[in-house]
Amino acid sequence: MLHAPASAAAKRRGLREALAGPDLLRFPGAFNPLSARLIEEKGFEGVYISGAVLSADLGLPDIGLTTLTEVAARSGQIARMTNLPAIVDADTGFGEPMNVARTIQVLEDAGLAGAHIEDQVNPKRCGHLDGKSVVGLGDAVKRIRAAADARRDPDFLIMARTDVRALEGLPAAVDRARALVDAGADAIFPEAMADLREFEAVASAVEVPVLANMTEFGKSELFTTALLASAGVRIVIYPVTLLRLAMGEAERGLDEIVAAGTQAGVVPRMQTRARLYELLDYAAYNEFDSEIFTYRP
Ligand SMILES: C[C@](O)(C(=O)O)[C@H](CC(=O)O)C(=O)O
Ligand SMILES: [Mg+2]
Repeated sequence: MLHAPASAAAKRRGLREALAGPDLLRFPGAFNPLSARLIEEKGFEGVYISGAVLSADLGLPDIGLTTLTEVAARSGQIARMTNLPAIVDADTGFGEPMNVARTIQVLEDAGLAGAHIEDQVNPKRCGHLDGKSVVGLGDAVKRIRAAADARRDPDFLIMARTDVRALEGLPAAVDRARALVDAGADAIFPEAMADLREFEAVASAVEVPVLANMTEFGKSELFTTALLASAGVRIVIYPVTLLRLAMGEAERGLDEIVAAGTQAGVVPRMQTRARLYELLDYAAYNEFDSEIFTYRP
């Protein structure tokens, strides 16, 4: 009730332990705190909080317009509603290395289990679009070193994302991944890999876990968890999947009202009131105060 019982420290520790184990960890992107509860209930290992979703939620494109305050507030709301570890997309870290340091501390305070910082130049863009630019290796390393030095909980996961593959090719991405690990990254997010072999090349080049971004309509094929695991990938994210599904249904529902003059035809596809209340743990609130739940179906 009110929040998930697991503490941030316990979630971070749990993530570290899971990463030390053999299994691939699956992190669907939660588009709000409620969807994080659904992800937990369905048995996933973690919750991802996407910058693309967070921007889209505000009606904005994913080009670095969101602020640290907005990202920390929303990701904190999501993290506190789940017992799963939540990893947030911290884009370029919101400024210079000192800003990156502050970003990490604010996200720690917000209860996140980890964050990724990327090497794009601002204004950044979706990693699967063309026309990106990245900062030089020296600046990318400074961001990660600042992030790693800033954290107070050693279990907070600092993930380095590199977007260099699309610009300079796989060997450059492998070299950069190695340098970012030396700078203190606990995990590597190689963005826009062309195929499974590329994931494999990065995973075998570094000692730390590698993440695969299975975003739809992007540059990477949508590989199964079995294939990703066989390539040595340790974490998979489905960053925008739930938002795309929900928005797809929202659009079809609105079309139905326009066409039929009622939403009755799409009611069978909806989450029911009872299921929503179950997910909210409405019953627990009722135990706290029996006057709250006055609805009878
Ligand atoms: C992972 C990502 O950074 C995100 O913000 O979710 C995006 C996803 C997307 O736009 O599809 C990305 O840059 O890949
Ligand atoms: Mg992003």
